[in-house]
Amino acid sequence: MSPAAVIEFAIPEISLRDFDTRKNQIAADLDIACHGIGFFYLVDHGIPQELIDEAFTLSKKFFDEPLEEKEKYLLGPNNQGYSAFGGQVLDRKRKVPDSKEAYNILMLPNNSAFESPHHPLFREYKLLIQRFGDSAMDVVYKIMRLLALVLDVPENTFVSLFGGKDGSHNGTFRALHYPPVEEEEVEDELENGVIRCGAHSDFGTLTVLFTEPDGPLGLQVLSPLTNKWEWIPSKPGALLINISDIIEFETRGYFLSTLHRVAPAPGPDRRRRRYSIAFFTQPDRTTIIKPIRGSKRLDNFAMEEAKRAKMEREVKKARGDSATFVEDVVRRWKKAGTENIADGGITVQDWIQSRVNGTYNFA
Ligand SMILES: O=C(O)CCC(=O)C(=O)O
Ligand SMILES: [Fe+2]
Repeated sequence: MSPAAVIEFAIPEISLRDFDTRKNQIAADLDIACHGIGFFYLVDHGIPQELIDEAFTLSKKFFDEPLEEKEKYLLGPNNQGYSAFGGQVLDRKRKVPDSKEAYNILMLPNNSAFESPHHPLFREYKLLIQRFGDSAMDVVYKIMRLLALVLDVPENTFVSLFGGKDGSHNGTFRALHYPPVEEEEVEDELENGVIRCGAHSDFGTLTVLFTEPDGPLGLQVLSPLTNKWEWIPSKPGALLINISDIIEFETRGYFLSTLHRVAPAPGPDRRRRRYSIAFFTQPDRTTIIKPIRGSKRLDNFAMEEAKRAKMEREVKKARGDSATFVEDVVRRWKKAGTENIADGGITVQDWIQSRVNGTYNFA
């Protein structure tokens, strides 16, 4: 039996209980989760369930609005507002439009205002969205401090990415709605690869995903352990957190920004509507992101990776394909239109914009 066949896929569960006294233990758990899969459930996170419920109520209210009302706030190159069905093509390989609708709101860290005009419902519930965003950021900052602890670099290494001058790319609140899949559509989805939300990795640093506790199946990750698309069910009381591209880049692939997608669920779940809320975290636009220096853990990893890559290259050469994992990561970054990659660094603005421009078909 090959080793892969005996690896069981499971998303690790991490608890923030007794945070101050269990920091090292939690960091060790995070190391396994973020180096191994890039996704984990977070429990004892401290975000009140009522707040999450209220955000879902607001999201459903918005998606129930007539299409012409929603379309008054269509998402443009600034990545804010309403993205209608088919408006986004996240799967760059297969170029199949997503059958979902979504609404993005960029948060300002000083809570003073939304950056763009928004639908009246979101304006009315601005305080709720801000409270929601603030509590998600609190969790994200805690995780980022622990990730720094794992790497043995200054505790504020990741958090300080958020302290720049511009102060406007702090978090994006994104409400998502996937309507039920029709029976004949399922056949079509399976045959033609139409998917609810195409395979992608997230652009920012960390993403917090909120799903309804009894919500239908939908999310899948391409597991680095089994190399298969694996379902990730909602877990009552747990948030789902994933490493995103900026942290993968900064750690030279040590923490994984794993591909994921939303697929039609098997069985009766496919007839159920799915709502989710993703909270993306992006540093200020002017922040330069570049690989972290001074971490023995990362240097060791890079060295091991280089050795492994060399071997892999030999094997691949024999098979007539020369790209290695590390080369793939670098190639992915370069291909995304990041001409301004200088001294191994790129601004958040250039990175995020290249990803946004690459995944939407703007009218
Ligand atoms: O709706 C979901 O469960 C996932 C959404 C997602 O991955 C995204 O918007 O980046
Ligand atoms: Fe995502």
